[in-house]
This record gives sequence, structure tokens and C-alpha cells, in this order.
Amino acid sequence: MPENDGDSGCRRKNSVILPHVDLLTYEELLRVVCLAVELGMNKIRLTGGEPLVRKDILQFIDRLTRIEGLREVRLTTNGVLLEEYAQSLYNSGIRQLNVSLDSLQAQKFARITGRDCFDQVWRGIIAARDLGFRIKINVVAMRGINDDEFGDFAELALNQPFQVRFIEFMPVGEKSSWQLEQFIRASDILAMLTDMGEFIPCESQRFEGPARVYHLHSRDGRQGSVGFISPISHHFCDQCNRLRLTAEGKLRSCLLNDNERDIKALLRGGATDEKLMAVIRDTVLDKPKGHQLQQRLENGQTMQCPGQMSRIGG
Ligand SMILES: Nc1nc2c(ncn2[C@@H]2O[C@H](COP(=O)(O)OP(=O)(O)OP(=O)(O)O)[C@@H](O)[C@H]2O)c(=O)[nH]1
Ligand SMILES: C[S@@+](CC[C@H](N)C(=O)[O-])C[C@H]1O[C@@H](n2cnc3c(N)ncnc32)[C@H](O)[C@@H]1O
Ligand code: SF4
Repeated sequence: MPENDGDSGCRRKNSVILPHVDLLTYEELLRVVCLAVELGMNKIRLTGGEPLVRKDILQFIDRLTRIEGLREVRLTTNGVLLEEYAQSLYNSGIRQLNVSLDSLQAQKFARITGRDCFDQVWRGIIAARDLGFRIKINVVAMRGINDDEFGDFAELALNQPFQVRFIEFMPVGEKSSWQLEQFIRASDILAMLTDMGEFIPCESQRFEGPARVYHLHSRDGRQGSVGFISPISHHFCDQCNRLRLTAEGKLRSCLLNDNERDIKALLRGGATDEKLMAVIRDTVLDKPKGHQLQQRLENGQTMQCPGQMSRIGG
């Protein structure tokens, strides 16, 4: 196992826990969401950090899902608390979950995440499946860490009603453990899997999110859904319509660009709704055309991005 144990940069081992007062309150979050909805936003994803560990998260989600005009609330989780929370999440109206799962092997999972809880996460996934959630499994692809399991993950897509998505490992975070040797492009992953059967591009999902989705028809007649997210080798910036709001109230127009606007300062400084809406609109207008990671990779330039996944949420 390489030195960094495959920590994808999402949860840093020495993560700083922010004081409660530095976080946007639920009231503040709801105000920002309502204004964004008024401006035309219709989908919210809760991510993190780990959204399910925040105190009173279920009450917050209950209020969030009742906002008029908000079509859908989705959640990305490490799955640790899923078994316990799945029913309440379903009752709140959430129907789609993304679960991060970089290994199907309990010991390796423990080394990657620093938590020996593969079985607990798996039970959460199964509980959510049985309740009827649509489930996507997020796999950050890391050469030398989990590339020996890509076939097992594709098997999972054939055996369970989950969409398995392989995500290119991004160099996010100042002290990110990202190493060029670990990077593996989405097209190489697909090439490694072609023996399993036929991969047919799913046209209906083309603009449904960052993943390029394929129907997998296995040689023995089973079917599944496999996605590839390639922010580095084949970026999708021209279709990107996301804004990201961090827990401490910074609004970003791009995952890989550190320009941020301080929404918390505005909220706590008495900004009017009009002012806040203007700032949200300006953030959208400032959206960069794209990122230069592929060029930097080809030129052998440093790839570290200042942001941090656990802050930005993926
Ligand atoms: N660079 C970059 N990476 C992204 C972007 N969106 C998603 N990703 C990566 O892809 C992963 C999965 O994204 P999700 O938001 O779970 O994707 P999704 O479920 O298909 O998307 P929605 O259901 O539309 O929210 C993220 O954790 C990131 O690693 C993006 O806009 N830019
Ligand atoms: C940052 S995590 C936060 C949400 C939650 N705590 C979890 O573990 O799912 C959200 C997503 O970011 C993705 N991610 C984390 N680090 C990444 C990296 N370096 N490159 C690409 N994706 C990454 C993971 O796949 C994960 O699904
Ligand atoms: S603009 Fe930024 S956030 Fe959007 S797809 Fe490109 S890199 Fe990702």
C-alpha cells in the first residue's frame, strides 16, 4: 500500500473541526437556499464533511425539502450513519443518495478511510436500497490502491440496483495526498472493464450530471449501470451549472478555483435579500470557463489545488 494509504483528500486525518459559531446556522442556510430558489435553482445536494454528523440534521432536511420550488434534495454520505438515518431521510422526501465507497474489502476500506466500518456502511447501503432509494456509489479511482477492484465494482453494478461511478482522482487540497502515479483516467478504467461485456452509452442521462453513464450488458445476460466522471481528462465545465456553499458560508462557482464570496459576512452584516441575490447572481456570472488541470498534468506542472474536498464537498 503506498504511503498515503489512498486517502483521496476528502477527509484529512488532521482535519480541523470548526467552532460552531463559524458555521452557517440552519436558519442562514435556509435563507440562502430560498433566495437561490427564487433565482431559479431547483436542486440541492447536501455533502460535506459528513452531512449526517451535524446536530439536528434531520430537522434541517425536513425544512429544506419543504421549500416551495425546490425540486429535489440529494445527499452525499460516507454511509456510516445511513442504517440509522435511512428511514428518516426517506420520510423527509429524499430519494437519491450518493455513497462514497472506495473499496469493497473491509481491511482496505479501513486503511483508506481510517475507520473500520465497512460492514456498517454496507448495512446502511442495503437498508437504503430496501427502502427504495436510488443509490449511486462513488468510487475515487486510485492506481495501486483500488484498481484491482474495478471489476468487483462493475460486478456490484450488475448484481445490485446501484449506479457505480468511477471518479478521476483530483488533486484537491494544499496537503492533498494526490500523486500523479495514482491518477488513472476514466477511459483507461473503461478499457480495463471491456472484457466484462458490452458498455452502451446511455444517451438519456447525457446532461443529467457530471457522469458519462453506460448500460453494462454482461456476457451472462445481467445488466447494470456504470458511470465515469472525468473532471481531469475530459472535463465537463461547459455544462457545469453548480454553485457550492461551504459550511462556513463561502460561495464558490468552481470546485477547482478558489475564488469565493463571503456569504456569512453578508448575512451577519444585515444584507438585504436583494443584495444576497445579487451576490449569488454575480457568482454565477463569474464562473470560470474551465480548469487547466489536464494541460498542467501534460506539462508536468504542480497539480495541487488550494481548495479542500472536505470543505467543498466534491
Ligand atoms: N471538477 C469537478 N468535479 C465534479 C463536479 N461535479 C462532480 N464532480 C466530481 O464527481 C463526484 C460526484 O459528483 P456528484 O455530485 O455526486 O454527481 P451526480 O450525483 O452525478 O450529480 P447530481 O445528481 O446531478 O448532483 C464529486 O464528488 C466530484 O468528485 C464538477 O462540477 N467539477
Ligand atoms: C468530499 S466527500 C464529502 C461527503 C461525505 N462525507 C462522503 O464521504 O461522501 C464527497 C465526494 O467527493 C469525492 N472525492 C473526495 N476526494 C476526491 C478527490 N481527491 N478526487 C475526486 N473525488 C473526490 C468522493 O467520491 C465523495 O463521494
Ligand atoms: S467549472 Fe469548475 S466546478 Fe464546474 S465542471 Fe469545471 S472544474 Fe468542475
